[in-house]
Amino acid sequence: EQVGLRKPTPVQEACIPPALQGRDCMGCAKTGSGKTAAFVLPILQKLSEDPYGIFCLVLTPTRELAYQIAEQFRVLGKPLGLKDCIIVGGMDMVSQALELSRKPHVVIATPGRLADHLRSSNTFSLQKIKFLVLDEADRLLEQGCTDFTQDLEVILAAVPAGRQTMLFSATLTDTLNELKRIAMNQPFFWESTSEVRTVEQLDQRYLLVPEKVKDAYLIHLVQTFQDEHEDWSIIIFTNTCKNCQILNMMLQKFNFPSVALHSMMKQKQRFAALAKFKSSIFKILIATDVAARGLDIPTVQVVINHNTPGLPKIYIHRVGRTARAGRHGIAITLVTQYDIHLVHAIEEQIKMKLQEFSAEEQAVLSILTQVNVVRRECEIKLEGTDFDEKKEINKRKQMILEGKDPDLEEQRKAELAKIRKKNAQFRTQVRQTLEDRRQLLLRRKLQKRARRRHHQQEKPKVAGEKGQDLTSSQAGRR
Ligand SMILES: Nc1ncnc2c1ncn2[C@@H]1O[C@H](COP(=O)(O)OP(=O)(O)OP(=O)(O)O)[C@@H](O)[C@H]1O
Repeated sequence: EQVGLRKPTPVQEACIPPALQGRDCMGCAKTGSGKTAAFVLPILQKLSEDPYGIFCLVLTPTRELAYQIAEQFRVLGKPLGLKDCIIVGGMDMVSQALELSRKPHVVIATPGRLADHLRSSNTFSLQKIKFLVLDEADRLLEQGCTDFTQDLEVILAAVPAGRQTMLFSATLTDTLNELKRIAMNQPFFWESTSEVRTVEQLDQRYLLVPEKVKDAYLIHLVQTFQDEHEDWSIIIFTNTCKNCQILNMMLQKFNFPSVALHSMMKQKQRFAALAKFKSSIFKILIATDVAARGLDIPTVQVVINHNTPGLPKIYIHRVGRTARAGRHGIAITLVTQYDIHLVHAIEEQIKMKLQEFSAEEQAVLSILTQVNVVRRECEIKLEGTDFDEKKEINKRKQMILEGKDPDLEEQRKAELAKIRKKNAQFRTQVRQTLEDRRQLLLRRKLQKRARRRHHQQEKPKVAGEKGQDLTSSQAGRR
């Protein structure tokens, strides 16, 4: 009541009772439907009955999400004097180790950093935890650009088999079999019954645009929202860190209050950017998929997909950053001629059609040259910084963390590329030879046929009408 939660949402109503009975729980509910409180509340209830540390471990794929979940634990666990600890990458490891050794009730972590602690220190133990939560569980199990599976193995080996496991996401179903292996204690599976996989209050649109005019459309859309709405805030999703950086520079050149969020930023910058956006100091957040899942910012009314997501699942999470907890929102996806099949795949998954968004083409064309010039300027400015170099360094750091030698890996990559090139050349040669042979055979066949025809024409005709008829009908059959 103090925090204004008066009626449980369907996922809370369905999952809290079995969780309190001690059963493992898998909850698949739409974005913004209160999945976090669905695991935080029963855990706090059980903790209040038998408080000790470390009682619960929550794993989540991004650092920002870890802080957000910790905040929910703090708010709802305040009356219990809850002690929590956040273990994520990009932050000081020594102070984290110290915090872990003080036995907090709840540890909220990203898998990579927690596994690092488990590998390198013996000042804490997860052997007595009662609850293990995997938030965005499908993301933790899939092998995306960040692969958590090895770290998860380390963590699962460190927690007791008798713990209670809770798995949540808006997109659980395609990883269900793997999840069942993690939640084995009379697992209770709940999925919202609605066929459409996105929330009703979300207006989902697409805008078919030529690739080269995409940025101009984006600027036009943002301008329109700024002109038409007093209190507005937008998340723009794009596909790469570099694009994210460039778009942010572009929007700032056009005097829009924007901040970027991507994995090539320092962790402190990431938190600062998010804090500025959350407090509405900056109205526009440009992000990569690092912000696609879980972030709960009630003021977001608009999501713009600058690129069409390659996977329907990513689309569901991205557009789920608006229209949360019963609010309304709009999502506009910029679709180029090359992405139409992706939209069809999305529509098939979410079980509804996106509606076309109409934009004023003339207004877009009038800013096109200016937008393209600004993009080029921003690209040149970024090339002048060490952005690409940093990316390379980050890649090398990651390899070292994975126990690989970056130089050796590069050598291997170069060799692999050479082999691939050779193979491709060989394949082209084989294809060419086969084609030549096919052509040759065809030519021979045609020549043979021509010769035969010629031969038949030369044949002395049988006297009389009958012979003539026979020859012409044979020719016709042939
Ligand atoms: N019972 C409730 N009544 C009203 N609001 C609620 C209730 N439970 C949670 N909320 C609010 O709903 C919002 C969304 O909740 P939450 O972030 O847990 O969604 P989610 O289902 O985890 O979404 P996602 O799939 O995007 O991670 C939060 O701001 C939360 O405070």
